[in-house]
Amino acid sequence: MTDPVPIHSPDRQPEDPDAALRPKSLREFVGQEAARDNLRVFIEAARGRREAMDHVLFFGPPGLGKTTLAQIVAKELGVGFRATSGPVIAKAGDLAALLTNLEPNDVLFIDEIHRLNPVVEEILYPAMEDRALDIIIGEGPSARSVRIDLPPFTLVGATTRQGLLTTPLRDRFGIPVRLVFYTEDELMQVVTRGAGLLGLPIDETGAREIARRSRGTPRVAGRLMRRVRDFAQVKGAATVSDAIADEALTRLEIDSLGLDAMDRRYLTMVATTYKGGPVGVETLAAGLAEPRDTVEEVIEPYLIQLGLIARTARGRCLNDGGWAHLGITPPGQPPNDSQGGLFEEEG
Ligand SMILES: Nc1ncnc2c1ncn2[C@@H]1O[C@H](COP(=O)(O)OP(=O)(O)OP(=O)(O)O)[C@@H](O)[C@H]1O
Ligand SMILES: [Mg+2]
Repeated sequence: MTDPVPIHSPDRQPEDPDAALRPKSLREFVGQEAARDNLRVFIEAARGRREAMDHVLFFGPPGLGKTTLAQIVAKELGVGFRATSGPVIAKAGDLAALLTNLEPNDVLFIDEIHRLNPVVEEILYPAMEDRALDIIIGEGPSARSVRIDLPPFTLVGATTRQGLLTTPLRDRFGIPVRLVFYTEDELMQVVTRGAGLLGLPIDETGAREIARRSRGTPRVAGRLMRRVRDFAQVKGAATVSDAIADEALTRLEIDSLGLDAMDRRYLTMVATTYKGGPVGVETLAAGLAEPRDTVEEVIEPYLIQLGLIARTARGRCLNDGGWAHLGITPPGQPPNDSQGGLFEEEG
């Protein structure tokens, strides 16, 4: 069974029926408590004043709920929602058309905002700051600049790479919101809620098992839930228990920490080929035959979160937990039988 896209990748995939599981209100949205609490205040204040809310930037790894929150913000503000994405806005005129068509106080959502064309980004600055567009009309000697006033609006940007945003763009967002990986308990709520929506009978042990192995990411939880559902159906299991979930996830090569085959290839490469590092990200990306972006945005953040690897100035290093998870003794250390039980593979 070779799947063209790894089942466990938090990346958005075309067949992902994300929409079905998407929470529609802040109340339904699980986790990200700090972000939610802040947003609730800003939304209420803007509503009370009947003004556009300040511009918001959501940043964090894929699948944590940036798009979902953008939609919720518009909904809770009670305003219209227009969505586009950085690479789609090719020319200044495209952005001008989007902005001039907004209703007052609408939300304009720009996904992958770090991929905006610099020319487009330049005209976004005055739009965000002064609600005005400066557009050049015509060419050559007859060219002239006109200023168009815009309706008040809220720009909601989303990015997996906050570091790639230019400083002037980043500074124009009044409300920067960092999304973090979800805890096991939060993911359990996500799984329980999702199972209800999918009509999947699941007990608490089953939900916990899926949550534990979802890489801290609701999108992954949703995807694993669907695969476990297929498995349970074929097996004729009435309810998903931890045993059913474990069997299904083990078949999908998702280990006890929720790492997939690619994560383990990464760890094994640092451990064996580079003796625990430090090794540069370019070298690792080449060795794994993955784009550097994928390594930095998708693979590494969760391994860092688990404390298995560290990013240092000289490159990536394997931490003790990484060695232990692989069940390999670091070079130069005596083999130690009494250690390593914590992350040992079952079975
Ligand atoms: N807090 C949450 N509770 C329940 N489900 C969630 C939550 N956050 C996200 N999801 C689900 O996870 C999936 C991915 O969420 P979303 O598309 O918002 O992620 P994203 O951060 O925009 O990812 P990307 O960076 O790839 O665009 C959706 O199916 C959504 O329903
Ligand atoms: Mg998104």
